[in-house]
Amino acid sequence: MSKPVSGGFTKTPGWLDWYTGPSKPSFQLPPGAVDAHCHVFGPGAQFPYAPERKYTPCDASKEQLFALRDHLGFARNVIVQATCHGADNRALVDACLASGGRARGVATVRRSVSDAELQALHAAGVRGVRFNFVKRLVDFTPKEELLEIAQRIQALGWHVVVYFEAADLPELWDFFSALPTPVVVDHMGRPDVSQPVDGPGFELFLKFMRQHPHVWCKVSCPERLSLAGPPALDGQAAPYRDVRPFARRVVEQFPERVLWGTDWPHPNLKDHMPDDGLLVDFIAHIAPTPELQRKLLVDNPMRLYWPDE
Ligand SMILES: O=C(O)/C=C(\CC(=O)C(=O)O)C(=O)O
Repeated sequence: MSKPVSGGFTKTPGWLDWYTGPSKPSFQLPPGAVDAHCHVFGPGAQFPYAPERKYTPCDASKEQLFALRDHLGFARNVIVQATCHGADNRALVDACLASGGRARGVATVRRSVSDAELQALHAAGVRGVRFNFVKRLVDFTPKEELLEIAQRIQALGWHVVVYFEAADLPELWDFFSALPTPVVVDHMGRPDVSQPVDGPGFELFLKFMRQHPHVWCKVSCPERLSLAGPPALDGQAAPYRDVRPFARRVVEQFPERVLWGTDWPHPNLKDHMPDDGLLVDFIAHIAPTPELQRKLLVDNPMRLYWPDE
């Protein structure tokens, strides 16, 4: 049965609901592991979806996120503002506050945000802002506005999370280079995994990371990037083989600057919805040693989101 969307909203046709009843991962997460990319959606009746959104998801509440965290064996979450909530961070803030310190947030703010609002976000656990450049998800925001926001949040010790398509990296390169904070790239900058891992496309991204020590990378979302599958469903325990070499290369070359997240509840997927337990099993293939796993899942996210613990 289709999952609900409350508050009188209608879910975008064709987009799948998140997977109910995920398996227990066979990969053993290290103690203190952080799911560093996930979302909460609504519920729409309590936290309405933004008028400017490009899609309407099914509801995915904080209680459901925390249940998944416990089921998979994560200790903490980093909840990232998705575009369906625009710059209204209330659902995100509510989830962070309810987490008892076990969730941090990455918000979306406009240039008009006040200092008091930024302070309130910080008190709730927000430690970054997200700039989204994926054209199917957002309307264009001028770069000088984004730079102004970055300069203001720098004072709070926050960072900038960026989401873009690989083809847009050359145009965004100078802007990212000039950002005064750490820059965290979502989903490896969305490489075309039909191309060789040592081909010019991905090499450009690796060069970008090599040249910019302030750039971090989420080696996340194989389910979005994979062209070959098989999907993490129905007990298929070795999913997304075509994405593995890309993620593994980033983990091995930049072990101190990588993060991993489930991306639950996986907005905008039409093809299949992964079993999050099997998605966790993917980690063993991209971070093959206990040391790499500890950096990816514990040390790095703790340094960025809970530096005092
Ligand atoms: O969940 C993600 O990270 C990826 C998304 C959605 C998104 O980023 C958003 O709506 O803000 C996507 O590729 O559609």
